[in-house]
Amino acid sequence: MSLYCGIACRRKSFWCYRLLSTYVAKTRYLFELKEDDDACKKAQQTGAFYLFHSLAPLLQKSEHQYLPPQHSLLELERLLRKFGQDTQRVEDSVLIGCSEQHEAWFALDLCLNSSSSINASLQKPEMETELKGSFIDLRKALFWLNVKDASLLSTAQALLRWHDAHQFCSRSGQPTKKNMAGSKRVCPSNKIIYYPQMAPVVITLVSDGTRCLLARQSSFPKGMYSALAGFCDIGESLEEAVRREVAEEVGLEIERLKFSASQHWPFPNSSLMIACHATVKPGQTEIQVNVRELEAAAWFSHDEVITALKRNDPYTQQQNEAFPFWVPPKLAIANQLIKEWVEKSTYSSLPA
Ligand SMILES: NC(=O)C1=CN([C@@H]2O[C@H](COP(=O)(O)OP(=O)(O)OC[C@H]3O[C@@H](n4cnc5c(N)ncnc54)[C@H](O)[C@@H]3O)[C@@H](O)[C@H]2O)C=CC1
Ligand SMILES: [Mg+2]
Repeated sequence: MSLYCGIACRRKSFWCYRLLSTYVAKTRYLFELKEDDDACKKAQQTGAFYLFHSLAPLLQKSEHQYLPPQHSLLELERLLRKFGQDTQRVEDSVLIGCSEQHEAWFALDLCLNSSSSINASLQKPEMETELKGSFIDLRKALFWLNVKDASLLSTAQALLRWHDAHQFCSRSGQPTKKNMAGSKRVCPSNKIIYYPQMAPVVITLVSDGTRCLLARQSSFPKGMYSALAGFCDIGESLEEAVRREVAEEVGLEIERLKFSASQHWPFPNSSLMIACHATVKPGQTEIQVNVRELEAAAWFSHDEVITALKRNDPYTQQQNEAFPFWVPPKLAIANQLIKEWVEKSTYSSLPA
């Protein structure tokens, strides 16, 4: 295809965006920015930046919702100077997406990777005042953000965290260098390329036909129960991982399994959550909790689950001494699994 895009965008390009559907043009544009440092640097000039501090996104409260503000490159450079940081820090930013009009979106953490001699963490309150917002822990923010912003900020946090944790080559010990978009890091001495990684995790809502099985780890917020989750082991298929995790954590054997959906989950490191529904063998419902993994597990009725789904924002509710039974927020795939189970009433119709 032509090297120059021509009328549509008047810039050098790998292909003619005019001939592509909006979605395909967007994915091709992002691909180009990941591959071509110069194109990515150019995109920063007209792009928008989302700001983080120690992996907490900057949010502004407007009416009844929280929104992540966008900053232009010029605004960002002004802010960096004001915060005593080098404007070169823009190069620490990572590409996280773009609009349909090809406005590229980037994320920058004002505290991590800081080469400035000033301890940026000391400046957080001053930064928040200047930025007219607050840096809010992403786990909490997920209760208040819309789906689009939550997904964008989750990607941004995961990528920023990955870069922060992969500054050095594990073979040579030398500092690695990120490409402009942040889609990889390269060791200058041996040319090894490191790509951001996600760990596959299976999450399964087990049902006995009338009840569903939910569990909690001691690290969960008080009162919260979720579906059974676990990292896939090397060499396992998804089916084997689900079967093993359910047996390992609650001592039950699953009979039927049905894939539901998947989700990127940024906590504590990037995971690809693969969500399934499963049923147990008839009459074999006695839970044996593996206390090394779980604090508690129990069968819950439809009515109990419906009540739990209605409890919004337990971070506010927990001020009233007792912690009622609640489930992960609507943006977590566990919530989606639980809702599906409630809506379908029973998964006895699962294929054998
Ligand atoms: N988005 C959602 O709806 C939900 C997401 N999750 C996520 O699922 C993930 C896995 O759930 P868990 O029950 O904690 O897993 P798990 O049942 O596999 O237990 C965690 C343990 O597995 C071991 N492990 C094996 N591979 C690991 C890896 N790649 N990274 C870290 N630990 C590894 C460690 O010893 C760790 O302590 C958690 O990170 C959690 O954030 C859990 C529930 C709901
Ligand atoms: Mg687990």
